[in-house]
Amino acid sequence: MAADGALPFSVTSVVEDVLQQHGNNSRSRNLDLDARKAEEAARRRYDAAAWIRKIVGIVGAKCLPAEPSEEEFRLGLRSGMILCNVLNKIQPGAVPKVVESPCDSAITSDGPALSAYQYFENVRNFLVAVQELGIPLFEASDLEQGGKSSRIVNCVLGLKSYSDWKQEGNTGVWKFGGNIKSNASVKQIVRKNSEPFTNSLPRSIYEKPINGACIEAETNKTVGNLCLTEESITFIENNEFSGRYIKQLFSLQSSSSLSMLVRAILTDKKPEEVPNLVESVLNKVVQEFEQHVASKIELSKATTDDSTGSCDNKSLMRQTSASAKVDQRNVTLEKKADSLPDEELERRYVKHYTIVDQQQRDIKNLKQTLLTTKAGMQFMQMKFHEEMHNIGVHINGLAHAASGYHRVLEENRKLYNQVQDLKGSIRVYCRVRPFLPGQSSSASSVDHIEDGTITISIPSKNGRGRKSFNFNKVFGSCSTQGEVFSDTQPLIRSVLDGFNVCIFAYGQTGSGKTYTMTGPNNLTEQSQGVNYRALGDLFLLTEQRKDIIHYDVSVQMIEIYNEQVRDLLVSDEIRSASQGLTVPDASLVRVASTCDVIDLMNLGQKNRSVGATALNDRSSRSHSCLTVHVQGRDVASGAILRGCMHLVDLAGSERVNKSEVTGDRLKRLSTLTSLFQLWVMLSLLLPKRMHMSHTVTANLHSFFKTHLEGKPKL
Ligand SMILES: Nc1ncnc2c1ncn2[C@@H]1O[C@H](COP(=O)(O)OP(=O)(O)OP(=O)(O)O)[C@@H](O)[C@H]1O
Repeated sequence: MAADGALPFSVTSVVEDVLQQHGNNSRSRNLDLDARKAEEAARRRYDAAAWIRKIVGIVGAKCLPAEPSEEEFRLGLRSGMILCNVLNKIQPGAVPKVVESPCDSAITSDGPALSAYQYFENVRNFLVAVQELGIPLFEASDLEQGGKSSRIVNCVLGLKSYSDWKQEGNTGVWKFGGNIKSNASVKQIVRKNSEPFTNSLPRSIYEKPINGACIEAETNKTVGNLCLTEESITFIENNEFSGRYIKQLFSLQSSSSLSMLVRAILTDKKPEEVPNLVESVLNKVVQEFEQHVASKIELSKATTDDSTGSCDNKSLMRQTSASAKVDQRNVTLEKKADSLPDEELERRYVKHYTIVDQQQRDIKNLKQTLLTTKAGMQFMQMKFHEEMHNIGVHINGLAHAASGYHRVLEENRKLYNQVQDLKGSIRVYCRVRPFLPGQSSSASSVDHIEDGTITISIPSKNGRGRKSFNFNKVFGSCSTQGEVFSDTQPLIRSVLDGFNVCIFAYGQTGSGKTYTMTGPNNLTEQSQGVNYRALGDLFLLTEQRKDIIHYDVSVQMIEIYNEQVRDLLVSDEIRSASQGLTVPDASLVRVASTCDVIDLMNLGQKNRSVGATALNDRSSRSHSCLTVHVQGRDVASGAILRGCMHLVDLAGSERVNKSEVTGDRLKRLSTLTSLFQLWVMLSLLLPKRMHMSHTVTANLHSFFKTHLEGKPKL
């Protein structure tokens, strides 16, 4: 027995030795006792099984036979399901969630072990709940290995007692043993009153209530009734008490076991079979032992009262039990308590209790923090979903607005071009060049200018005559480059909207065509001509629209000279080797800014054929054309827009005799520079086109044909 180890001598061996000396066969006695214990254990097991089947029904307890063997009992309860259901029947909600598992697999002894989840969920939950009720516990491992079913039985019977106690209408705190009434399930060991020896044995102190202890002795008047003592002992065995309580309870066990042992052995003995000597020895041993135990209990009582004050003994034992689970090292230390003085034990116990108490408070705080954190997380999740929902709504709104914006943009584009068309798809402006330095202003033939009308004084036989000409607008000699461009500017936007635009400069040599289209030699920001300003606007608009439409801009520059079309953006070698080219083959150079275009224009100007004339040392005898190709891709829809702008500087249209050009050059001038040619070109744009056989006209025709078809603006 465990208690023997805690005592300075082995009580059992003393008794057996005494009995052996008197010819008793201790072996047969032990066997008899073992059989009786086995019988008692089986009967308790049957009681436990019957009670379970009664509580959960035969179906609910189908895994548990009515009279199970120890193994059947263990396997039937192995899944923990029945135990949880039983507990929930007598204490609803004690185990909130019971993991269901197939019964058959649970009762197959050689079958696969239950899953860890089932094992720990059910059995652990059951044990936790049972511990709360103060019912004797067993180890979870008891269900996994044989030979430990007695603890499970005790637990079940403890539950039964608790159930009975509740059914009697009791409330408050249930104390194991303290509320139990003896019943038929507890076998009483009754000795014969006639036997002198047992009469003379001192009555066990544990058959009296122990004041302040959670285990109370049964006060049944039946002599030798060990019911409560045995349950108490079992309770002690099944719980992990430590230190002082372990010793105290082991002492109880030893003492009661000693009484039981002695009584059991001597029950059927006749007085003459027990010599006086043996009787006195046994009396002495029992007395000594009980005194020893009594002193231990007194000591522990005093310690308990001092250290815990109002603390309930039961809760103290529970806390001690909990502390043993929490800190195994402390248990080990307690086992060494024998060798320590009481003050030291007391100090250690208080310290241990304080630590456990602190740990319990910490755990409580942690649980609270966990709950708070969980609540915080749930709140944040909720807010997150709300925010996501709001963002989704906003994105939908934006998408809707964006599609509306594109519709409006398209509408605006159409309306804008309609306005441009209403202004006239072909517009003609007149600009009067100021007198050059050294020229007399009195020689001006301009009589007056009024809006779109210019009146010219014409010398005639009858004095000075007048003749008026109408234009879209007439710019006087004081007009600036900016004013001239302002009327052309709206057309630049049309190019980006996918329309073709052509800007011509037509006039006599030295009338200011190049000045208007490009600017003077010393170019400044103010003196920049239409070409530069148009390109500047073009790139400005592409930059402003880049989030909506992505534009690619490319440039071509050609010259029509001496019946040939030449590419001005290729090197001199290529130009000189070429005998002319068709316009689609002209170099198309991609540009990204106005500067790129200006560089190309400079190259083109350098390559352009220039011949000095009497009227203008920069006068050219060729037509030059700068073509800007624009391709836009709508970022949202992917739609492609294509437009182009021709900036044309025609050769001078002056009369040949004034230009002092003779011979070959005269011939060229007479064929190239006539108002008739311009009319021919413009006629290409008219519905009723004329077929011209002249070579130059044919070249111009082929050049502008592709670009001026559709809805051009000129
Ligand atoms: N509006 C103006 N203000 C001041 N000077 C001007 C203006 N227009 C032209 N000029 C000057 O007149 C001269 C001739 O102009 P420009 O070269 O532009 O004539 P053009 O018509 O292009 O001649 P060509 O037919 O030979 O090319 C230049 O010196 C130019 O600077």
